Amino acid sequence: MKLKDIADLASLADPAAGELDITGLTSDSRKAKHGYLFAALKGSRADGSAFAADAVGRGAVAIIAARDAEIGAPDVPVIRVEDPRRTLALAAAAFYERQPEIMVAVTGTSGKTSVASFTRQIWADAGFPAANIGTTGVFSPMRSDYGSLTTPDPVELHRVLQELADEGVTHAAMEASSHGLDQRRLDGVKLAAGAFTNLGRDHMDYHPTVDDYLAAKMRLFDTLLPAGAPAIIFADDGFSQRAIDAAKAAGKDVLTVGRKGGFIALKRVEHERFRQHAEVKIGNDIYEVSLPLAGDFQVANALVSAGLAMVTGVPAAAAMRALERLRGAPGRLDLVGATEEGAPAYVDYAHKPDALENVLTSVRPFTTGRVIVVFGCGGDRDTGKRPMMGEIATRLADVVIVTDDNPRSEEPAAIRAEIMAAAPGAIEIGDRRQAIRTAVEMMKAGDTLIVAGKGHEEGQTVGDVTHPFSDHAEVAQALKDRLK
Ligand SMILES: CC(=O)N[C@H]1[C@@H](OP(=O)(O)OP(=O)(O)OC[C@H]2O[C@@H](n3ccc(=O)[nH]c3=O)[C@H](O)[C@@H]2O)O[C@H](CO)[C@@H](O)[C@@H]1O[C@H](C)C(=O)N[C@@H](C)C(=O)N[C@H](CCC(=O)O)C(=O)O
Ligand SMILES: Nc1ncnc2c1ncn2[C@@H]1O[C@H](COP(=O)(O)OP(=O)(O)OP(=O)(O)O)[C@@H](O)[C@H]1O
Ligand SMILES: N[C@H](CCC[C@H](N)C(=O)O)C(=O)O
Ligand SMILES: [Mg+2]
Repeated sequence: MKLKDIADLASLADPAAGELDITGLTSDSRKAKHGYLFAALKGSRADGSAFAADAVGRGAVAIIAARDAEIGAPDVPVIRVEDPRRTLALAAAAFYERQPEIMVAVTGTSGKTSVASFTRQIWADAGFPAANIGTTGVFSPMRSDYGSLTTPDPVELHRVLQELADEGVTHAAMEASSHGLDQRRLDGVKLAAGAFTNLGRDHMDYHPTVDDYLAAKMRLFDTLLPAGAPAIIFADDGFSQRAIDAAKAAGKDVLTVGRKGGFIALKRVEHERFRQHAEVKIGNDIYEVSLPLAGDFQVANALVSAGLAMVTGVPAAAAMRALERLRGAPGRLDLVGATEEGAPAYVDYAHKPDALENVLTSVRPFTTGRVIVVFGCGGDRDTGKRPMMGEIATRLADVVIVTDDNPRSEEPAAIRAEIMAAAPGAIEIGDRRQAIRTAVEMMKAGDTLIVAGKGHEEGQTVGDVTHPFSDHAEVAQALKDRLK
């Protein structure tokens, strides 16, 4: 593809550069190859400008850079732009031309993975070849790839979208993380609809204030979604009104779901152990839906997903029927098994205060004995959430075991100490495997165990090394060993 086909070359003096053949794009000089377009991005740790020469040395033939970036005098054309991240994303979208016909994105502090997965399942149920992309990877009729970032970098994202389109996927749901939105990773995705679940504390190490965090999320509505496109907004969150206002101000077709919802109104919910029965009103029709998932928050996620599916071609009745067959996303209030007396053990990805609060509150109604929770906090992430999660666990669970999550570069004992300081009476067991075993061994009839924080993750990162580790496998093994 020619350079002129993927970038605006207004800043270039020599129009002949437009004829350059571009064979790939990257913002990481180490990945540059012959014929590549390199984007020099200012990051959180490094300034990509410093690596322009490296990229050119490896074969890059043109560079995207900020107007004021100091990149020396490389012997290749330099496209100067206001917002290099956005320019890179738009170039990636032009380079990988094809995308599934109908793409939707969901943002919010919690529930993104669940909503993206549920939306895919509802579409699939209605007969559309569908995919979802996010924290747990890429799922489609032809693949189930384990993922790492919630919102992949734009080059990777557009490569995957083209592959999905070429596999015949027509509908795709993706997660829009605040990092992803802020770093323009989704700019260039042709979205048909967007959704908002909720806003709580997260990533306060990255976003200076809550307003800034909300503003990053609202880019989905004010910048990425085309005018008039549907914005499905969960109506019952503390930040719902601000999301509604932002989407309306941006000229979107705001459709609310939930108890206060206008598009899909939740009239009543009854909890059964692993199921919930909901009465839902859509237009003048009432639907009785038996949702095969535990947890109040899953009702919210199901309604947001149904909303997304309904504005992208699924009739209301079909969407409601599909909800009765939903499977939870991997590691989201994921029932691993039960003790011989029927006490359930769940793995859940709650790794932020609101999520932990929700999951512990959700299991209380069907727990006649004790709620036992095992959790820790990741290193190199927002430290402020540690005491908050200690306090929540102590308040809402009967037995609290504080263990390691992914310590990364931090001292594991120091992370635990910050949680323990706010969790009087908690048991501290650093070794996560041992912590899980201890919890499973203490389970009695009527108890519920929640192992929180790592969900679907398949490794534990200590220092720079990721060791194979799965909460699901550990809980399953410990349950099995109880029978010995
Ligand atoms: C803090 C953060 O979000 N960092 C992301 C960001 O990196 P960065 O721009 O800050 O990188 P940097 O290290 O400062 O380097 C600056 C530039 O120099 C380049 N470089 C660097 C070295 C070199 O030799 N050559 C070179 O060209 C880098 O490629 C980069 O372009 O852009 C990169 C490319 O898109 C991302 O891979 C990287 O994600 C890192 C790995 C990460 O851990 N991100 C997490 C925090 C994240 O994004 N999480 C969200 C939310 C999770 C949730 O759902 O809660 C997610 O969407 O997953
Ligand atoms: N709608 C919701 N409201 C509150 N908490 C939720 C909601 N949905 C999920 N959770 C909690 O958050 C955890 C993560 O859910 P999920 O993976 O769907 O969210 P996410 O937004 O994708 O999170 P992440 O940003 O970490 O990828 C769940 O395991 C559950 O504890
Ligand atoms: N996407 C999140 C995942 C956190 C998961 C938790 N297990 C942790 O390591 O803190 C992040 O990178 O901040
Ligand atoms: Mg996610």
